[in-house]
Amino acid sequence: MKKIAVLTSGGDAPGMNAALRAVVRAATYYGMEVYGVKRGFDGLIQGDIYKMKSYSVSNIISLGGTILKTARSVEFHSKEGRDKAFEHLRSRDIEGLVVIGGDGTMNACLRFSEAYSFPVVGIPGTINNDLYGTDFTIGFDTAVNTALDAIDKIRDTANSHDRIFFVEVMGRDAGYIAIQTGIGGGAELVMVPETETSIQDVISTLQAGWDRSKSASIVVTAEGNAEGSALDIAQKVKEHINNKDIKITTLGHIQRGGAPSAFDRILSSRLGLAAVEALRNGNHGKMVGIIKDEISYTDFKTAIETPKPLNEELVRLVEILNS
Ligand SMILES: Nc1ncnc2c1ncn2[C@@H]1O[C@H](COP(=O)(O)OP(=O)(O)O)[C@@H](O)[C@H]1O
Ligand SMILES: O=P(O)(O)OC[C@H]1O[C@](O)(COP(=O)(O)O)[C@@H](O)[C@@H]1O
Repeated sequence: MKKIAVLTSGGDAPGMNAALRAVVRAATYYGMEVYGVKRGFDGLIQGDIYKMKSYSVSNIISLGGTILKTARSVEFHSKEGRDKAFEHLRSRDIEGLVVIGGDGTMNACLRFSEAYSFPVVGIPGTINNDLYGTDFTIGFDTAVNTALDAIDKIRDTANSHDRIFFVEVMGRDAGYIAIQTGIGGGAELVMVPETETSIQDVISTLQAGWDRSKSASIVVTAEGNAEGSALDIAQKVKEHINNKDIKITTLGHIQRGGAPSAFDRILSSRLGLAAVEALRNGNHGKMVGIIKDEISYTDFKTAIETPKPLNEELVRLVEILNS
């Protein structure tokens, strides 16, 4: 394989630049030409493709975001869009594609690689960590550390004022960020999309804490949990508790930005090299990952269709350690 292309897609995640750097450097090492595609699948559809050299990725290992930019492409959902994208690759004699993104992106890779018999390798890049086939996705560790830094600060003010804080972290369908942030931040309770926690459960947990003379409480809520946003939950709790000061913080997109952690830089570098080597070896139609510290390859269908349940031990840990 002499020419490959690389793009970032879906939500950005800290470490995507480190992965891009690894892809470009590894391909260059193996004597391949590398093309960068701007703005995810939108750029592929529009032919926004440029040649990258080793120096194109100088000094980006520590940068958050993605220098290629990313997009949630509506047009790639249509056959016309995907046809155009394929034509741009074909007309440039590009023989393989590396795509860095989350579960939606892996779904797109599956459809595209099957429809055009085109060699594609995926790299899991999402702060959500919700992809089967890898223990960790790029950006998750950094996002957890960012959220944890915020929780530590919130705890200071929560303690000073004897307040209850509901802190919302990202995770539309997955509670990984919430559970790890909750453990690391010593939260009283974590509310995740995967398990149901009723308002009565929230009140009972808070009450049990006050009965043990706790003065401040932090509840971490994942954005996709069944009781709604942190604001919704706080309002419902306020209907039952009127002798406590209740505050809400939504961390939002600060979790997606910033310099990647050491863990994410190393993960990204390993996955970038693995992706290029997979393409070279004809091991495509797969997402690369790391399981138990070993490089793994999971076909796109399995990666997107297999649920990645929360580690029950972590869920139990929150319950036991808040007591
Ligand atoms: N079923 C699909 N068919 C074609 N393209 C898809 C499909 N699902 C997702 N995509 C493309 O992948 C992009 C990224 O997916 P999205 O779910 O937005 O983010 P992520 O990859 O971070 O989960 C979408 O914006 C769309 O362009
Ligand atoms: O920034 P956007 O496009 O509004 O998306 C927000 C969503 O993106 C995420 O940060 C990451 O999700 P994806 O990696 O699946 O794109 C979610 O946790 C959040 O719900």
